[in-house]
Amino acid sequence: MSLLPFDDALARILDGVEPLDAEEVDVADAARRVLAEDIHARLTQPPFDASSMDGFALRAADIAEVPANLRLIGEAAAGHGFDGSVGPGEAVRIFTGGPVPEGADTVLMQENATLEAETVTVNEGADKGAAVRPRGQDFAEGERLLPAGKRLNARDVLLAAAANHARLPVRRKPRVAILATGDELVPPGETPRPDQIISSVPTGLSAMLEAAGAAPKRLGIAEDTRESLDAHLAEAADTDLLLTIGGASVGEHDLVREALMDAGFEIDFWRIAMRPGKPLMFGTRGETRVIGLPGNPVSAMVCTRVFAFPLIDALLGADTGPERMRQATLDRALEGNGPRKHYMRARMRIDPDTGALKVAALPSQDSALVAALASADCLIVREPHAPAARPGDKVDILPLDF
Ligand SMILES: Nc1nc2c(c(=O)[nH]1)N[C@H]1C(S)=C(S)[C@@H](COP(=O)(O)OP(=O)(O)OC[C@H]3O[C@@H](n4cnc5c(N)ncnc54)[C@H](O)[C@@H]3O)O[C@H]1N2
Ligand code: MOO
Repeated sequence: MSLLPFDDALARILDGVEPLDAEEVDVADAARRVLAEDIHARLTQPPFDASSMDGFALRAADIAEVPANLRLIGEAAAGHGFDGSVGPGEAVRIFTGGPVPEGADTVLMQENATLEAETVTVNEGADKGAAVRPRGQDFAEGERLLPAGKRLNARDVLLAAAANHARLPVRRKPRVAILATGDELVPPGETPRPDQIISSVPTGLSAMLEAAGAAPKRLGIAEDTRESLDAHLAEAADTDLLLTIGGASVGEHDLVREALMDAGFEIDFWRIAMRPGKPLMFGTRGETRVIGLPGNPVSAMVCTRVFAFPLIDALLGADTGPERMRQATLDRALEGNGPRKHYMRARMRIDPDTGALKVAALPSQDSALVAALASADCLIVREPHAPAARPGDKVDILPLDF
């Protein structure tokens, strides 16, 4: 049986994917969303030469020699500018954020002067322009501040708000339906029969999909009958991506593929050269894509990370580029790899002596072990037929970001 290589599988999943429509959201709700258009500054910041200190606005030439006495002629505070102009021998009391008045070119911090009645006695000099933030120092009106495709973080929404954007154009969240399948499954919180287990995967997938910027919807658990599968699949009509869990392997209960085809999906591929994740399936129905995930929880989560995340990024028009792989030094030997690309659960550490990033695979790589997955913090990525590796050898790792 020939298995599709990993890169081919990913390329086929991403083939022809276009970004979804844009929608406008309040800037306060825009964090973690992906920008649909470039964002330009709607004003100049700061809009005026602004003081960065509490002190006195004055002309640097007047304090070239100290001590010097200046005449106080007014006050400028944040939100309350001084209307007049500062002439030779004059000073204006100024506060942090206040507009530097016309004629003044410098702010002297108040610790370096004394004020008595209307007389400011300057005891220490200041360079011309000191404590003045020039107009436009942060950004200028019309300047491009954030590029389309950027996944916005808290600093980005701060910047957009500062540039006077109350709403931002972002991509609609991809709708992702999650369907568990199997007579052995009951939802968390219920009492399983002796031959049943808890359906944990939809919970994990929902959390990771939400963090990836999608809108997950759980369709419940379908029993291993065509009737039940068909009924549940009917609820996946209006989705961008359907993730089925389990029933993808070769057992006689593995009806999912058949049900998907009868529901109008064209199956593109089934079974890939990857571990965990060999029985992965992919298909399309119009603009809806389906990824049939293997039922083992680790397989389902890892396949979602390496296939569904790039697809979601493409639907969001997010500029992510290739996986941000890192390199680490092996702490523990690895056997030669088989014919499938292997994503091994592993833990990283910083070597306290050298500062080097070290990594060790967990002892068991069974794709059913959820406690081991939770204790891992990265995946060692091994290409098919990679030779045995010794402690000290370098390997690629993918830090777990879900
Ligand atoms: N003869 C063969 N048997 C198997 C093969 C094979 O190539 N030949 N592949 C194995 C591999 S690899 C995997 S992975 C599994 C995948 O099988 P399925 O995708 O058909 O998944 P199921 O059999 O339905 O379930 C596997 C395992 O996962 C549990 N499961 C399923 N759904 C959930 C859920 N929502 N939450 C938690 N756990 C779930 C299920 O109870 C099974 O224990 O097939 C191997 N077999
Ligand atoms: O490939 Mo299965 O997904 O190893 O456990």
